[in-house]
Amino acid sequence: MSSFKIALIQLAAGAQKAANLTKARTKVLEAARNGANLIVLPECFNSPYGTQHFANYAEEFHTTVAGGSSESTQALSKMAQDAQVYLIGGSIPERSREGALFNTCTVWDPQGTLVAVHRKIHLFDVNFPGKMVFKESSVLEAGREMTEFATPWGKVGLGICYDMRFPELAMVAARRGCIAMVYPGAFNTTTGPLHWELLVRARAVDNQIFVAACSPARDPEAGYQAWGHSMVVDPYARVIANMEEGEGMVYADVDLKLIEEVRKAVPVYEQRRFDVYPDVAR
Ligand SMILES: NC(=O)CC(=O)C(=O)O
Repeated sequence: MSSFKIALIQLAAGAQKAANLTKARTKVLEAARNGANLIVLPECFNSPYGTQHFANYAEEFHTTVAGGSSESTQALSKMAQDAQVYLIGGSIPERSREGALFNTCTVWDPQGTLVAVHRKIHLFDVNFPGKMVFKESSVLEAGREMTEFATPWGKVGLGICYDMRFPELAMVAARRGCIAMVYPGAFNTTTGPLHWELLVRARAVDNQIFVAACSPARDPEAGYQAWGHSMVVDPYARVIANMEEGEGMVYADVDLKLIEEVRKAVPVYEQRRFDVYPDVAR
């Protein structure tokens, strides 16, 4: 199968978890009716985003239980099954059995089975004096593993938001054969205009793969002002679908022939000089 349709759902999450889950379900079913095969929700789609919120919204779930074992994972499993799609469930605050908190993405197949779990590896600790300070590591633990999952179209790699800033993750995933990287991500009105599109396109051009980044919508009342601008970029680093900051959805046809085409035209995969920079060799 050489193409599929991806949908990014840009939602604003409010304080009510149940309402956030209902809204996500409505949009996932709508995207599926419109022909999407792989649907992506944003980072922290079931809760507001912020260090003060993670513990209140965190859920413990078992990664081996088909159908999900917590409120949000059960809802995600059912969404995927009812919509008959692959569903990348943005991220949710997770509490491990030992009590540690993680920012975690779950992925569901069309049978509603959990096929991947990615815990955000690089925590968002930044300091823009006078503008914004954020320290996810004050409450969250960092994930320790790269994550990819199989689809009928090829392997897809996962990262969450700040993970996008680390080219190594996408580079290794692409070298392992991933056709796309997907990042649920909540940049903000300080870092978004500076780096969001630049990073999405950079990960695509470096690796000659598709890259999709799915943001929460901006809620003017929220403590954290999400950047929005969810987008899909092709292996030439062309933006093939994008939106502004409000709630909505974008679709893109992912034509896998483009990967082969760009790799023939610009064969960097065969031209790398690991003899010159052995530090980054396989
Ligand atoms: N919220 C994040 O994890 C990352 C972010 O906003 C940024 O890198 O900028």
